Amino acid sequence: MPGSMPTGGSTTPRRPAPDGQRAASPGDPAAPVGLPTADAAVLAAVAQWWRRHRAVVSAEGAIGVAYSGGADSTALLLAAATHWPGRVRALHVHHGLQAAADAFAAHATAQAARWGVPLTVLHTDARHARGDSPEDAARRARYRALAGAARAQGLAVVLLGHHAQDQAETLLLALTRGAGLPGLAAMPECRRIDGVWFGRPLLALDGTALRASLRAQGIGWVHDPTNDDPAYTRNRIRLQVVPALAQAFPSYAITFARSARHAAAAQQLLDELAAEDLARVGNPPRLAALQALSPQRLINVLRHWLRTCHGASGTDAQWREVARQMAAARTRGHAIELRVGAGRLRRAGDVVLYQPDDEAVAPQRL
Ligand SMILES: Nc1ncnc2c1ncn2[C@@H]1O[C@H](COP(=O)(O)OP(=O)(O)OP(=O)(O)O)[C@@H](O)[C@H]1O
Repeated sequence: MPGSMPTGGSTTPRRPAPDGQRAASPGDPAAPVGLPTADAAVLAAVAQWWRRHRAVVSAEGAIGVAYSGGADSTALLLAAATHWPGRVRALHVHHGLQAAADAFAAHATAQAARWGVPLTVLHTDARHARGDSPEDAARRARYRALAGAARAQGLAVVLLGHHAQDQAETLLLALTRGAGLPGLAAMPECRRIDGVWFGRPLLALDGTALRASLRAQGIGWVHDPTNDDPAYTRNRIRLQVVPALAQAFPSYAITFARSARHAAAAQQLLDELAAEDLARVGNPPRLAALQALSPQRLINVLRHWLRTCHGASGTDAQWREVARQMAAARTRGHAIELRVGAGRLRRAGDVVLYQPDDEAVAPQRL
C-alpha cells in the first residue's frame, strides 16, 4: 500500500498491525482472541445513539458496521461488538480502484476474525464517468453496496464511523460549493437510503481522541493514501484549512457540528411547510395556488414536489427564473416552459407539469 503511515497506530496492511495480537497478514484467517476493552466515550456514543434511534430503525436483525479498516470504523466496530455481543456484522467495501484495496480487505478480514465478528467483503465497480467526481462515484457505489448487503442480510441498520471532524469537513465542503440548507445540514445521525437505515453514532466525538485511544491500546488500523492526495477538495480542506482553523478556534468541530444541526432543524421545518403547501396547491400544482405564495415559499414547495414526486432537482438560477415566470403568468395564454434539472417544467392550462427528458422521448419508443 503506497504511502501508508508506518507511525503511530496506523499501519500498512503489509506490516503487522501493532495491536499486540496476531499480525494481520493478507489471507490469514486469524483465530478469535476476544475483544479488547472498547473506548468508554465511543461505547457511550453508540449506546446513546441506539437509545435515540432504536424506535425508528428495526429493533430486530443484526447490526451492520461499515468497516473500512481505518481508525474510526475500527473504534466503532469494537464498541458495537461490545455493545451487541454476537449481533454485529462487519461490511467491507472493496472499491477495486487501487492496488492496495486487496490489502485493506485482508486487514479488515483478519481484524474482524480476531474479534469474532463475521465480515463480508463487497466488491463494487466504483469507476467514475467522464465529468463525474471520482469521490462522489466511489461514495455512491459504496452506499449502494452497503444497502444491498444490508437488505440481503436483513440488517437493522448499518453504522458508519464519521466523527466531528468529518462533519466539519463536510460543512466546509458544502460552503465551497455554495450549498443551501440541505448541504449545510451536513451528515445526519440517522438516515434511510435505498430502504436501509444508516447511522452515525460518532458524529459528536473528537477523531483525534478516538485515534489516541486506539493507539494507547495498541490496536492497529490501515491508512488509505488517497486521503492525503491534495487533488481532492475534501483532502485540501482537511490538510490545509482545518489545521489553521483548529489553531485559531480549538472548538471548531463542536461548534460547526452545532451549526449543521441548526441547519438540519431549519431544513426539516422547510420540508414540513412544503408538505403542507403541496397538500394545498395539489399534485400537479395549480398555478393560481402557487401564485398566492411568496416567491420563496413557491420555490420551496416546487422543489419539494420535484424531489419527492419526480426525484429531480434544479439549480438556484433555475428556481429564481421559475419564480419570476410564475409571477408574470397572469393571463390564460401566458405559456411557461423552463428547463429545471434533467427535464422541463411547463404550464398546462391551470396546472404546472414536469416532464423528465427521458420521458419526453418515451412515446416515440412505444
Ligand atoms: N471501504 C469501505 N468499506 C466499508 N465502509 C467504509 C469504507 N470506506 C468508508 N467506509 C465507512 O464510511 C465511514 C467514513 O468514510 P471515510 O472515507 O472517512 O473512511 P476512512 O477514513 O477510510 O476510514 P475510517 O473512517 O474508518 O477511519 C467509515 O468510517 C466507514 O464506516
